[in-house]
This record gives sequence, structure tokens and C-alpha cells, in this order.
Amino acid sequence: MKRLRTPACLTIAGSDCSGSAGIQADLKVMQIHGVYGMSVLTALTSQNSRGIDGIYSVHPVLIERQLDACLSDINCDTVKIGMLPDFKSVVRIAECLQRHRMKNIVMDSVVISSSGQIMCEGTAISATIKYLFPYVLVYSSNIMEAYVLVQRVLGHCPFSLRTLEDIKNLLRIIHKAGPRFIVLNGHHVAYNDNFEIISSPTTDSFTVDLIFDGDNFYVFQKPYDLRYSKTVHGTSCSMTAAIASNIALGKRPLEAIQEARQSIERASLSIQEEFSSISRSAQLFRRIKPSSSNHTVTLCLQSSATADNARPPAFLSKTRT
Ligand SMILES: Cc1ncc(COP(=O)(O)O)c(N)n1
Repeated sequence: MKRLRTPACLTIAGSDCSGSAGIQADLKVMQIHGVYGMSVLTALTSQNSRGIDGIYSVHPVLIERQLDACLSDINCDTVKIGMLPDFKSVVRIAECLQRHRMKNIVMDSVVISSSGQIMCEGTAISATIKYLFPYVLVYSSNIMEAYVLVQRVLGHCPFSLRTLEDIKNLLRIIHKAGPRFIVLNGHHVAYNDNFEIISSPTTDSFTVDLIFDGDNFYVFQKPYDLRYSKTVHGTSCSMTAAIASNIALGKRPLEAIQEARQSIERASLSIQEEFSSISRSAQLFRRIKPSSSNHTVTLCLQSSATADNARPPAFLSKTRT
């Protein structure tokens, strides 16, 4: 059926003055996908590819006013949430999103930046779990952030991270707290053939990304590649903005997630390392190509307890392990 209007997406995030992460990355990615982008700023930062040296939070009242201004005027298909600096902002955002009955919420966990900077107060994480998680459709994080989150959910993490099964258990706990789909970026962690985490990767080591939908784990195993850990900062902002855009375009969550992962991964891998950071950033955004919706994705499905009933969507061709 022909679309009558351009899909619209709202990003609630911090500003990255250097243009690679946060609001700036989100709007670029939405534009690439042909989605109309709106933005609510939660914080101003001074940063570049080497690190972050200043964070200034926007007053929660002004965050709420920005949100009301956008949502009371423009029909919004998807909300993408990034940096949430403090408790009060989270509470205001949660109230406002409920008031406007926003359903398609995609959240990027912005707890620690790729340069190692803490991006929010601890109480903001607790507020996110309590007030926002019940409404989150897709939640995306890396392993360290997932671990910090589980510590906040349970008060402590009841196991240490030694194997892939431990990582899956983190996702099971997060899923119980609310988000319906969880995307785990695992490219910093290396495994051996027994799926044990190893600290000194060899040429045989591999990494694992996961998607969990509450029933099934979709497992993406790749050779450990140093290039993944050297990509431009803002890669996870771009990936979640791509997921939000795909959902705004009418794709189902698993399809939206998988296409976004692939397009960002392809773009990241083709970046030429010899160039300056600004040029690498420019290359990333230039090379993000939204996937066409009718391609087949081959992935490896590892089922949880419901293995026998597991029925992946038709567009995923599965191979069981
Ligand atoms: C405003 C803002 N939001 C998010 C990130 C995280 O991105 P990364 O972890 O790639 O540094 C960032 N650096 N700045």
C-alpha cells in the first residue's frame, strides 16, 4: 500500500559537538533512511574521537517541553532514546512518553562511552529500569553495560562472566525487567571453541553478538577482528537510530534489528583506517546503506527452553546449532 506521509522518528539524546555520536549521528542516520528526524536534547557534551571532557545536563523541564512540542504536533512513529544523564530527566521523559502513548521505543544504553567516560548518574540507570523499561520495545547494549544494568536490577550480579551462557543469563534478567527485544553488541569480548571468554585472543578466537526475543537467542558468531574495536565512536548510536528508522518504515522488530546491524557492520568494516577520525566518521555515514526489505538473512538460531516451539519469522532462514 502507498504511504501517505513520511515516517517520523524522534531521538532523545545528548549532543556530540564532533558530529559522530548522540543527536547528530541519529539525525544523519534517520535522514539516510528517508525518515523525518526530530530531536530532544538531554545534555550538551564537548567531545571528539579521543574522549569527552565536558557534560552539561539540560534542565528536565526543558526536556519535557521539547518532547511535548514535538509529540503534540507531529505524528511520531518511533522514539529512539540515548543519553539520559540524571534521575529527574528519566522520570519526566517516561511520564511524557506515556502521556503521548508512544509505543515503539528503541533504547541505546548510554552508560559508558567507547572512550571510557561515565555518561549518566547511577540513579538514572535505576530510574530507567523502573520507569522506562516496561515500555521499551528494543534495548541495545554492550556486555559491560548489560553487566552494570543487571547489578542495578538485582542489587548485584549473582554470577561472574566466564562463558557465553553467563552472557545469555544477563539478557534473560534484562528481558524480565521489561524490554521485549534485546540486542547485545559483543565485539569487544573474545571466546574460544568452548564458548569460554578469553583475555588474550588468538587468530582462532571469535566474538558473539546476540539478539534475544524472550524465547530465542539469535547468535551471530564472527572471527575476533581488531578492526571492530577501532570503529568510529557513535557506532551504537547509529545502529539504534537505524533500528528506530526501520521500525518507523514499518518493519517488524527482528527484521529492523537485523537489517540495521548489517548495514552498520558493513559500513564500519569498509572504513579505511589510515584516514583521520573526522574522515572515518564521514566514511561511516556515507557508507550506511539501508538494506532492501526482501533479502534473506542467514543466521544461527540457538533456542532457549522453548526450543521445540521456536518459530523464527519467515524472513530469517535459520540453522540450528
Ligand atoms: C552524546 C553522546 N551520546 C552517546 C555517546 C556514546 O557513543 P560511544 O560509546 O560510541 O562513544 C557519546 N559519546 N556521546
